[in-house]
Amino acid sequence: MTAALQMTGVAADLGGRPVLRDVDLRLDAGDFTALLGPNGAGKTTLMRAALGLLPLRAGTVSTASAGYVPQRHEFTWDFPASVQDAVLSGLVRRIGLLRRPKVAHWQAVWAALDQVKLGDLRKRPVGELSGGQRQRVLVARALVLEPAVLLLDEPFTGLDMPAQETLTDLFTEIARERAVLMATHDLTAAAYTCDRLILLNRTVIASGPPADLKDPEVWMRTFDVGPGSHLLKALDLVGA
Ligand SMILES: Nc1ncnc2c1ncn2[C@@H]1O[C@H](COP(=O)(O)OP(=O)(O)OP(=O)(O)O)[C@@H](O)[C@H]1O
Repeated sequence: MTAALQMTGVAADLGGRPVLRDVDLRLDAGDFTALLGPNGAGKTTLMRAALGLLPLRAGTVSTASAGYVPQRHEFTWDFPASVQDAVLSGLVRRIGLLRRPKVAHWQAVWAALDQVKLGDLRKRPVGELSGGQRQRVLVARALVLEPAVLLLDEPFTGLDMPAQETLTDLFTEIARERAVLMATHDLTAAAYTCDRLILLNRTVIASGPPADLKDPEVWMRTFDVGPGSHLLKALDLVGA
């Protein structure tokens, strides 16, 4: 089976400083994978490299297509667009900036909105949506391209528990037919809900199903913490 995303020996720099080195990973359709690591570990950089937005110093990235949901603060919400216009903006490159969308483009937009369960709100101005609904608009905007892999950069930031749960169910559903990679700081939720975890700190320290990542040492190395860390207790990796 062709991987939805494969990175081999990837190294990338930012501002002349090395950020990623020797990154090897493979994502397949059917897997909901969490990308875990401390601030500055390179999670966003890895996603940008997967999207081809960053020159690689070494290695290769191969994907049929990737969709990206950026951290929410990177998106401007105070413009008077409707929900369906915001989703259509995900197709701009395919349609061409000055061309009019065709019926097939709108049908793809409505299908994506149905998938994130916002079909009823498609004419609503985006400024009137809740935080959780806005996040679902961004997911639809990425899904409209029918990507092989969906990349989610900290999708739960600033959202309440019910909104997080709705999104988690949605991501689980999307991962039935695509690969989903989610950068998150919520380690316990990731360990509970994701099929696989990738522990990243400039390189992949460990990866696999949560049940296979019980060695406290790999978590300590990833997060630069000692054996007394609350992190290990929260993950139930040290004896009580
Ligand atoms: N434009 C830039 N120029 C130089 N260094 C940068 C630039 N952008 C990010 N960095 C550095 O690259 C490293 C990786 O950043 P990145 O945003 O990928 O980490 P992250 O794992 O997503 O972090 P966080 O959890 O805080 O979002 C950090 O040390 C950061 O300071």
